[in-house]
Amino acid sequence: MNHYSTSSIEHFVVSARQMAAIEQRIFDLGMPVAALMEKVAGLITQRLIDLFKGVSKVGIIVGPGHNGGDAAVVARELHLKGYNVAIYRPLNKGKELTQAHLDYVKSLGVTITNHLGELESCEVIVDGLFGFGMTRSLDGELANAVKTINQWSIPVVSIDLPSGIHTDTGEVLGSAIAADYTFCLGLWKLAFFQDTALPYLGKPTLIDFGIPLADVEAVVKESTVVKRMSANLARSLLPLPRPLVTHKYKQGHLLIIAGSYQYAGSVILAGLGARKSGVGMVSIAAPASLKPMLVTHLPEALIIDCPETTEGAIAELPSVATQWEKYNAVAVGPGLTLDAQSLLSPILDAPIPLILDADGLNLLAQMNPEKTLKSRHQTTILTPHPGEFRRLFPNLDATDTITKVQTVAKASNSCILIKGARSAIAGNNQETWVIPESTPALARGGSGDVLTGLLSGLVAQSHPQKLSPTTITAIAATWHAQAGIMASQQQSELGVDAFTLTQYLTQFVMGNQFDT
Ligand SMILES: NC(=O)C1=CN([C@@H]2O[C@H](COP(=O)(O)OP(=O)(O)OC[C@H]3O[C@@H](n4cnc5c(N)ncnc54)[C@H](O)[C@@H]3O)[C@@H](O)[C@H]2O)[C@@H](O)CC1
Ligand SMILES: [K+]
Repeated sequence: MNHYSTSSIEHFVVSARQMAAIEQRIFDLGMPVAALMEKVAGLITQRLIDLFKGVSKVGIIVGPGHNGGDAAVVARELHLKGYNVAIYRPLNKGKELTQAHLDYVKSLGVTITNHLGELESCEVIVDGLFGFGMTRSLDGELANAVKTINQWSIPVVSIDLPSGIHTDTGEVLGSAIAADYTFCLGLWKLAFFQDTALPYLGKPTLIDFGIPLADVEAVVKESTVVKRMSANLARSLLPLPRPLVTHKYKQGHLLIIAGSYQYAGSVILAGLGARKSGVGMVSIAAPASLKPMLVTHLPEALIIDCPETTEGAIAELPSVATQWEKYNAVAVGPGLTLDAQSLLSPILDAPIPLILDADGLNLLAQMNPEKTLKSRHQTTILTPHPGEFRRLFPNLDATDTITKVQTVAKASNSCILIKGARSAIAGNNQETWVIPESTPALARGGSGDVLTGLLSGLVAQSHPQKLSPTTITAIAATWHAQAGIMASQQQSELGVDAFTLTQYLTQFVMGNQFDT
């Protein structure tokens, strides 16, 4: 572990297998299964009551496993508190504890039906069909029931996960409940950070029911841990500490190699992102004709004029741009175009951290990426969006983002960030981070260039590195996403152009209204 603390329950993200092992450990140490279910269901009940004031009729879907058991206890508690409760139980079989709860709830006079229609008059539906024990696809009657519930306009709260969502990959197994709220139990599951699951999760919150950290750490070893870079955690690590006595070159010197006549603005946006990272010095190698414009927008940067191709791309790098000892990191890519073909090979030999984005990645895609990356002796960070990722690794046999980054990071000895609604990052040491929030407002030209600059500026500063490149990348991705969220809250989604985004970066570090 690094010097910062990720040792709190909310920073762990587990697979179904890990969750089951943690649960088993707790049971083996003596916690009765029924007692734990009682505790969890009590917390779920209270959260439901707080969330839905004024509601009187609640429909509860009870599945065969312990997810259904939780739901049956919630049904009992709501009934005892005076709510009008109806239980829909589509499958007759069930685990012993679930069956026991159902028998008791029935004895209290609660309706248990296998006719979904009886829930249509409810004001809220609680989905306890399946949790992390779901293994097979939904089909037939069950799939039809899920589709019907999704068509109703009744708010749905899913217990643990929306039923039908794969706990690890976030895939829809046949069909899935589209929840309005999901109460994730105990520890965050991987599915919450997979783009495919997002339309089904509604508003996800964690119900912390007091799993001891020691039980989590006993199961989730450092090599397999997936961590969640919350806004608070990122903010606690920013700005990167500066000694009282220092000078600009001690605060990191970043070289950005970017731009073309066609994509002139991308260099400015990367430069502005780097500016906000607090890096000591920025040098920019760009086509010579862009210099007057760059000086206007980034007066603090050193501009290295590069000879141009007839199309206005960088034709070659002047020697000052390859004197690597001058720099602490080099960022390559925004707006280069594929005309800058010969550029990448010499840069790949740079004995300093290299950050590749955009056309830097597209150029790499033409040169056997895995082998090329493996031969580098210094940190390499790739920041593709899913399209760039596919071009780089077209034959990868993995469906979900988290597995993709982990697989490629290992095979290429690099750090990979796949950008999306939920971004994931893995390093060659298998350190993995997920980013819990973002905004579709960031899906706009230039937003990636800002991230490249921001990330590269952080990497240049963190030399000699106290934080791993993977952690730094996670911090940058969260910082970028949170600035986008802040900008969209204050300016609407329409206001989050890339330039405006750069103006919110400092605000995120200073602000305290985002407590996630
Ligand atoms: N992890 C924990 O510490 C706790 C877990 N609890 C609850 O327990 C849940 C996990 O319980 P389970 O392991 O019983 O799993 P589930 O409740 O998710 O259900 C698994 C059951 O469904 C069956 N099944 C799976 N796919 C099916 C399909 N497509 N069609 C029909 N049947 C199918 C399985 O054979 C199994 O019997 C959690 O999601 C959570 O709600 C809580 O009760 C208490 C604490
Ligand atoms: K569920």
